[in-house]
Amino acid sequence: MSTARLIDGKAAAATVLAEVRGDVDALEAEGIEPTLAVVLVGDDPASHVYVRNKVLRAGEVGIRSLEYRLGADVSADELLELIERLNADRDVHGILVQLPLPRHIDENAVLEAIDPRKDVDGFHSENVGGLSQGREVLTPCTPTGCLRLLQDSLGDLSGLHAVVVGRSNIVGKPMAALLLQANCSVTVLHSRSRDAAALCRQADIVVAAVGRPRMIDAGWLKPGAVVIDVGINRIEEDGRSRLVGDVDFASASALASAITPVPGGVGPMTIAYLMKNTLIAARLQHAAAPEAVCPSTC
Ligand SMILES: Nc1nc(=O)c2c([nH]1)NC[C@@H]1CN(c3ccc(C(=O)N[C@@H](CCC(=O)O)C(=O)O)cc3)C=[N+]21
Ligand SMILES: [Mg+2]
Repeated sequence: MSTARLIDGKAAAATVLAEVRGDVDALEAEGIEPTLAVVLVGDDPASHVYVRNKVLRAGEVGIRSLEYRLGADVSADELLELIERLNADRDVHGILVQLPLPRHIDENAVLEAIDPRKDVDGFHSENVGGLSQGREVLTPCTPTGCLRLLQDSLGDLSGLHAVVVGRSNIVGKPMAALLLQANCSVTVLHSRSRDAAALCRQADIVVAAVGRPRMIDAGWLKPGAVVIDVGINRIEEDGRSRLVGDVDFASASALASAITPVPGGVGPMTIAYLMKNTLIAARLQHAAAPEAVCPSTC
């Protein structure tokens, strides 16, 4: 029985981060210091770990990061005021509000308040719409990282059938849009899909983003499929806590031609693309200079 090639997300992330490092140096030579503001509300331990990793990674590639920690009981108005301040601050290029937010805060209202040009998560409706229209906009880090892993593995994706399992705004929907943009035939499966496994078995590419541990096994795969596992599920097993994906790795790797592990697959790429987006955002803000071309009458 054959075994799938492992897609090394850490190595791929290192490559992306090296590209970013070069871009940082180029911007600094122009007197611009790329800066990412990270906003963390409340005391969810997992969120603290993620934010710490983002700040560490930023430091490694020379991106300045600013951390804002707000208490779980902060009002929506206070959070929106902070975002307004960061929007207006010309020295801040990227704004990331770590999700999830406490229940009393309307997440969508907060994401919509971020200047779309500083929206390094790509969650603002203007960027969502732009992606859907095929415009060059900031795109969500996780699916953009997945697309890069796929292109590194397969080259041109044109004509391939990609199945995305999951339809979240953060991963599934933007993943489908990016794959369509890359000329795939795209199928999106979700909890109401009939015969999901049978549809998935037609896929050349499977992206699993459902949040259910080990849901996708060999029974969902065509031999030779390339499998990207976005899931990060912490489960108790044999008396200890471990991270597993949405894909049953042992089962799937017997049939797939290539597969991402968890951890060490998509996760590191998500952070690498956050850094890349911060650079894109910095370029966007310094390229435009609308006041130079637009008279006061416009
Ligand atoms: N506004 C916003 N944007 C986000 O992009 C965002 C967010 N909120 N909230 C939480 C999720 C989660 N997320 C991860 C990033 C990296 C890893 C990662 O590097 N994972 C490592 C393992 C980490 C571990 O050991 O726990 C890996 O897969 O190898 C995981 C998860 C970004 N998120
Ligand atoms: Mg993201």
